[in-house]
Amino acid sequence: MSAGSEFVVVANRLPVDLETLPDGGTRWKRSPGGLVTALEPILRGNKGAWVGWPGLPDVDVDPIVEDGLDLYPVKLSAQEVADYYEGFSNASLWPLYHDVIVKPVYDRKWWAAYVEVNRRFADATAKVAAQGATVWIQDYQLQLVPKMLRMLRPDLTIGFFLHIPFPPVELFMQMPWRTEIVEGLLGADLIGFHLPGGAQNFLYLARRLAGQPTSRGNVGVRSKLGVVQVGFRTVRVGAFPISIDSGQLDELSKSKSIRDRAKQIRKELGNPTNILLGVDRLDYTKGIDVRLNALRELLEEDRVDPEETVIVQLATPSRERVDSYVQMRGDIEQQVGRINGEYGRVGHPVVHYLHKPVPREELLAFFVAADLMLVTPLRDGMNLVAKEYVACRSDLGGALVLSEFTGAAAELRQAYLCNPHDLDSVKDAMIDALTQDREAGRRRMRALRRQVLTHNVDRWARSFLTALSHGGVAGSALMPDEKAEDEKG
Ligand SMILES: Nc1nc2c(ncn2[C@@H]2O[C@H](COP(=O)(O)OP(=O)(O)O)[C@@H](O)[C@H]2O)c(=O)[nH]1
Ligand SMILES: O=P(O)(O)OC[C@H]1O[C@H](O[C@H]2O[C@H](CO)[C@@H](O)[C@H](O)[C@H]2O)[C@H](O)[C@@H](O)[C@@H]1O
Repeated sequence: MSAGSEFVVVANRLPVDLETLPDGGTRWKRSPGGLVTALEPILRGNKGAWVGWPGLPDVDVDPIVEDGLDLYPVKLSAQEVADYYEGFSNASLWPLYHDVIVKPVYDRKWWAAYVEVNRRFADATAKVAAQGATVWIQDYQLQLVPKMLRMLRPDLTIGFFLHIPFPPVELFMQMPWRTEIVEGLLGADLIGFHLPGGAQNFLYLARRLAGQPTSRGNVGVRSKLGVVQVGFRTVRVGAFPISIDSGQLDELSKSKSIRDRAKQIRKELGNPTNILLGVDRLDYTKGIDVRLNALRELLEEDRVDPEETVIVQLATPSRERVDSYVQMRGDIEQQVGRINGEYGRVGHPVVHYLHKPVPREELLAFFVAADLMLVTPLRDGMNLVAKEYVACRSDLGGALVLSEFTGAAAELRQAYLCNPHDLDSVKDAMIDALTQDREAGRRRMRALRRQVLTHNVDRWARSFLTALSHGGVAGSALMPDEKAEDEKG
């Protein structure tokens, strides 16, 4: 092996999935989800390495060098996928960190697998990172890796970013292994969250559970970092809202092929006045049920005309062996059937529902075609779909209904914001958006686009990595180039 990689991303998934073909062979396929969408271009630009799981159990895959991006697969057994990924990550941590929308399950066997797999990721990373390299660990599946890796390789600069919300103390205290998790994260030099609220929650828990002194002032956005003193080490804590490659989406969505496909989609849907759109992993946090209920009530109340309105719900399959996901799929498909049964006609359903991923270009054409984008999660770390829709609307058309409980709502203030726990609020936001004055709608979209186009994924990564490389700054750090922005609020 060479001297190792100078920049290493560590994430549960590799940016490609190994998938089994009907003939028993395997092939690489792009992984779903916002994390991959966000990080891949940055890594390729930096000739980095990525340590992650290839997406299938029990497969031995050699490291891959692909377009200047080295991929180091971490092998997981079928039992580990069940216990570490489906179990502890997605049936304990995921619901706990998303406001216990479903009840988290705590299982000692799952925790043991989580510790074991985190150790394997730490070992793999320690082997590929060059002396003094920068390592950026991603997300809730790997919260113990910062401490484990620091013990193996004290020479490394270690960053950690959490892509999902970090919960309030009252909820986090449920976690039987709460102190281990906080101490695991404190192995990093910089811990990033999407929002200042998550950073504040963490600072409080670092004091309470790990007994470490912390700063007490407010954390800002890309500025005013919080500080935890861990012995002689200073761990910094900040808010770095993630974004998308907005310039690229803006360009792509203007292409003739996507514009044409958008027109064709409208025609295929029967040229309705209003195309409503939802795009999500099929996850109970996303509030797919909320928007379907809101639409059903609006149809019931004659506030929406089924002859003029269709909704397209693209639902990517996700975590299909976790109980709560199986149950939710059944519930949503029942809702779809009920709306179509009551308000559709033969050859003219109101809800067009797909439970499969669609190709990227097709997705962009749907964004361009949709008059109303419905993003209604009960809780979401960021929600990149909301930003993607805005980036695709260079025509200044369309409108975005956005849940206040997404990270994106902190930035996309000109969306039609709603409370997904209050169905009337969702219905009113939908009606306001559907009946908006054309000029007012264009003004809103222009403002949304200004935000999304000036805050892209590159800026996210740069702001995090700049803060990470400014290690050793004692006390609350304020990065000079972000100071003015922070003061504007
Ligand atoms: N190509 C494709 N991308 C999808 C599909 N469904 C969702 N995505 C992408 O997956 C990402 C979802 O990110 P986000 O909204 O932050 O939610 P997350 O699923 O919780 O990470 C976005 O980049 C979407 O465009 C699909 O059917 N096809
Ligand atoms: O890997 P999966 O279990 O298939 O799940 C896909 C990803 O979902 C989560 O995405 C989060 O990250 C997005 C980007 O920061 C953010 O916009 C969204 O709100 C989050 O839900 C998860 O955090 C990733 O680790 C998963 O890979």
